[in-house]
Amino acid sequence: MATILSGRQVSRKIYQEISEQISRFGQKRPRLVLYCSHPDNSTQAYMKSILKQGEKLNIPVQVVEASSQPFKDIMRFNNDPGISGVMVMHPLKEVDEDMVIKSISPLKDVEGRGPMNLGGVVIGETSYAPPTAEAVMEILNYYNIPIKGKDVTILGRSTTVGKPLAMLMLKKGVDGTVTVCHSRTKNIDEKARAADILVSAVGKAGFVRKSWVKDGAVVIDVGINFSDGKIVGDTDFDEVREKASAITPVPQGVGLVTTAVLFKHLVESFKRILDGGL
Ligand SMILES: NC(=O)C1=CN([C@@H]2O[C@H](COP(=O)(O)OP(=O)(O)OC[C@H]3O[C@@H](n4cnc5c(N)ncnc54)[C@H](OP(=O)(O)O)[C@@H]3O)[C@@H](O)[C@H]2O)C=CC1
Ligand SMILES: Nc1nc(=O)c2c([nH]1)NC[C@@H]1CN(c3ccc(C(=O)N[C@@H](CCC(=O)O)C(=O)O)cc3)C=[N+]21
Repeated sequence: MATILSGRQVSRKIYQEISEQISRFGQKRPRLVLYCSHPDNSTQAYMKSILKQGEKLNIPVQVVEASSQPFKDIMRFNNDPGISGVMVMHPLKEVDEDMVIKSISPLKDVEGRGPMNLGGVVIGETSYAPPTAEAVMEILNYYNIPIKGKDVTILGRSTTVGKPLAMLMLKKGVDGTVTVCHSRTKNIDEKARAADILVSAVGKAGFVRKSWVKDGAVVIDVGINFSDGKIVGDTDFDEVREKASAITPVPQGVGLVTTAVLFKHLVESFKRILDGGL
């Protein structure tokens, strides 16, 4: 039976560090903008988590619906020194998401989705990596799960999860051997079964079943899906946990850590803008 890799303790550790930083800011606070257009269920759940956490940390979070002129919206955020972070909620329906992301100032791109920050992730330098990808690394690190020389299979190739996570796993010194799968991948079950560490970020409940998991594998479930009004991941949790050596739950798993990493980036951005001026 697998060990449950709860995200709770990992996120608590990150929030402690954030609180220490914030206590040095006096009355000053970073402000975060969540930019959205017709958010789906999982995006709404994330926004709710961020708003709740913002209240706990006494950090203002502002939800802005995309107007008919999205570039003007983003320029306004870029030029406002009171705003430390801009997050474009994915998927951004009816608006060209890639173009909008490119126009965020790299300093305020706390999700590391623009070309500057993503480029940094490819080179292997410290910059804002997408929080979900970073959260997966934080969890493995916290629970001392080795990656060096391991076969890692990632299901999903989005810019917020699969692709950047592949880069973080490949980084020299981390040294995973990575396979990234997507909707056109052939024999995906075989690729999943080959993994020592299997990460699923597809967005389909029950996608990863027991027969896809190697005995003793570590399973990281990034998926956030809704089934009968409840939040579930991509894995058939009760079945998979019999085969895996360790598994993240949903909820209380990667999602909690993602939110914590996002606030960590926001606080870093605030410090950079204070130090460097804008
Ligand atoms: N826990 C957390 O912190 C976070 C959770 N999420 C959740 O993770 C999931 C994925 O999110 P995100 O990456 O944004 O989603 P996207 O929809 O952007 O990407 C989904 C990926 O899954 C692939 N995929 C879809 N269907 C299949 C299939 N049948 N077989 C193989 N691959 C498939 C897609 O392939 P293709 O590219 O070919 O279309 C795509 O690469 C969602 O449930 C989301 O809510 C997301 C971010 C953070
Ligand atoms: N630009 C962008 N970046 C994202 O990272 C992103 C996104 N868009 N769009 C939607 C998906 C989904 N997602 C979630 C993350 C955490 C929880 C979360 O906090 N879940 C809690 C439970 C929350 C609850 O109980 O409501 C948990 O996992 O324990 C939910 C959903 C991020 N995503």
